Amino acid sequence: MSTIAAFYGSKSILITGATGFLGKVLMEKLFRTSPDLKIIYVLVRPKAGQTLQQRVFQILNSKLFEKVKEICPNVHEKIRPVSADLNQHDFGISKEDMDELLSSTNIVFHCAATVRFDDPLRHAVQLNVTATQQLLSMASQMPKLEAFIHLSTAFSNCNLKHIDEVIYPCSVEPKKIIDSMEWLDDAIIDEITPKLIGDRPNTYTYTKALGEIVVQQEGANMNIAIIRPSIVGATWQEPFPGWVDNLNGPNGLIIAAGKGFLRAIKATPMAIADLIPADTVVNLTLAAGWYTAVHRPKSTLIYHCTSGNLNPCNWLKMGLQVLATFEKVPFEKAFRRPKADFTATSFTTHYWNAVSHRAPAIIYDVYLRLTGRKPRVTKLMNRLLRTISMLEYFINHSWEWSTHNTEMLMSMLSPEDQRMFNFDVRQLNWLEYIENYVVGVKKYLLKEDMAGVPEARQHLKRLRNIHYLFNIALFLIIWRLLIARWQTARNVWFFIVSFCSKFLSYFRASSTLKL
Ligand SMILES: CCCCCCCCCCCCCCCCCCCCCCCC(=O)SCCNC(=O)CCNC(=O)[C@H](O)C(C)(C)COP(=O)(O)OP(=O)(O)OC[C@H]1O[C@@H](n2cnc3c(N)ncnc32)[C@H](O)[C@@H]1OP(=O)(O)O
Ligand SMILES: NC(=O)C1=CN([C@@H]2O[C@H](COP(=O)(O)OP(=O)(O)OC[C@H]3O[C@@H](n4cnc5c(N)ncnc54)[C@H](OP(=O)(O)O)[C@@H]3O)[C@@H](O)[C@H]2O)C=CC1
Repeated sequence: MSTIAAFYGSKSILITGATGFLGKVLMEKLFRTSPDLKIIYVLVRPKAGQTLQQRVFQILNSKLFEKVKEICPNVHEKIRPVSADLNQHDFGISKEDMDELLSSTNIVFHCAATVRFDDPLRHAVQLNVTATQQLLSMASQMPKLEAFIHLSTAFSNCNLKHIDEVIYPCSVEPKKIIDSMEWLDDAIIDEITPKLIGDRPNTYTYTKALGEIVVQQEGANMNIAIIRPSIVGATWQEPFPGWVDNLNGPNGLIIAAGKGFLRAIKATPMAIADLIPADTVVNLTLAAGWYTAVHRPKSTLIYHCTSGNLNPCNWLKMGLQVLATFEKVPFEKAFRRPKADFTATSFTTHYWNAVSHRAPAIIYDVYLRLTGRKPRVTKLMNRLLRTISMLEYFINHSWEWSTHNTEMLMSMLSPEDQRMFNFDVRQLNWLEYIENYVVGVKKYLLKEDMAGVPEARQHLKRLRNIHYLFNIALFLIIWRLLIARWQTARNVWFFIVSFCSKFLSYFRASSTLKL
């Protein structure tokens, strides 16, 4: 019997960010491995015209939860959506709900965050720092609380090269930042943002670092652990390989490359692609929750959930395998054939952006306009280039994360738990994982049927023929123009023609002699 599964069996669990990518995988695993758990409270806000109940219902009825519904048929009764907006004071939770949460909760998993890289500092601070502080204040009033697990990111200290499992100080105290957000106006905040984030690339990594300091300061008397995952990718094994549901991280770029929009990207091919599967993160998170509650370590432990130092894969290997999978399982209705390359300098990146990204988009939009349709590709391309500019930092740097706590935790698990809550990334076969990832993007994100693969291949063949025809036509036009305007081009042309005709006559003469 799994010790960890048994531990969660009798618990009341509170999850923030349960509607997010990691939150869903976390809930799924909890219900599947501990179907007799008491209840999971999820803090959810209504969104996109859906009530919180409808949102939770939709998640429980998704493919991700198919196994759960077999193992735990009454899953609907074990989940309690609580109306909460983390941007509001006390999260806007009603008095009755708050009383129930405070009196019943045993374990808190804090996954909610804004993960946008371009969020204004005020909003990122509100969600990633102030809301964390408020949640800790709530947790401090929970008499039955056994563990509080905070999801941070391995990139919270991406301004350093070597990162240990410790909390690093920031130049300005989080409390001062929180206070200043209350009285500074937006224009001033925008002005001081670059100074505050310093050598970090965005407000996300900066506010996640502040969030960790808040956890350390406010949670001193609680059993707390911090999980720092690197780039979270599709699931590796559970509940099935390749599950993914948003455009974050590599996902959007895989789509852009597979559909033929992304043709070149500035990257350091030998830099480590520190991806980590979502189910690995969830297994470590659950193991850390158990360890924190049962073993009560004296200080807050930080766990690096990364792959680079135990089983490294570089961007070149990853990129080549992504492209190889497109050959096997192409995406439907591609704009161009998938064929991408890494560029090394800003100059070559600008060149390829102009030639391979902007120019085809403009030409296609002209074609759309001429055929009476609305041009849309240039806008899409501009958005893609903006996204790439935001992600480039992470594919052109390498980090070393130490993983002593994570390895210690692994050694504390029984063989049964090591199997059931596997976070040993050394067992990951990258080529197989990346192939499943790309297929998962096709199936679960693009909602493309595998039955459409032969037609997708035909489409790519047509695109190849169009590409050849286009190149020949372009060559002939340019050459014709050169001959018309430039004497040297004419001389070269006559030289080639006379050389070819001499060669042909020689060939003809020698074949006649042989006869
Ligand atoms: C030699 C071989 C070469 C081979 C090359 C082959 C290339 C193959 C690919 C290789 C992959 C390389 C991958 C590198 C990836 C590196 C990633 C590094 C990530 C570091 C992670 C740090 C880890 C973390 O801790 S945080 C989690 C990660 N967070 C993010 O990723 C957020 C990043 N995103 C943003 O900040 C923003 O989205 C931004 C700024 C990039 C873009 O903002 P913008 O306002 O322009 O767009 P959006 O409004 O966000 O969305 C546009 C559009 O998409 C729709 N959309 C967005 N999200 C979703 C969703 N979840 N589901 C469905 N649709 C979504 C959105 O609605 C918009 O659509 P509209 O119709 O226009 O409304
Ligand atoms: N994905 C990744 O690559 C990585 C993620 N992480 C960390 O893991 C955690 C989970 O990330 P991930 O699942 O990918 O993120 P998602 O963006 O998928 O999910 C974010 C969650 O936070 C919730 N949320 C945001 N704002 C509010 C609000 N005002 N009130 C209530 N809920 C809110 C969202 O709810 P709603 O659905 O209503 O918007 C959603 O459930 C985060 O802390 C992130 O920093 C760390 C490293 C990498």
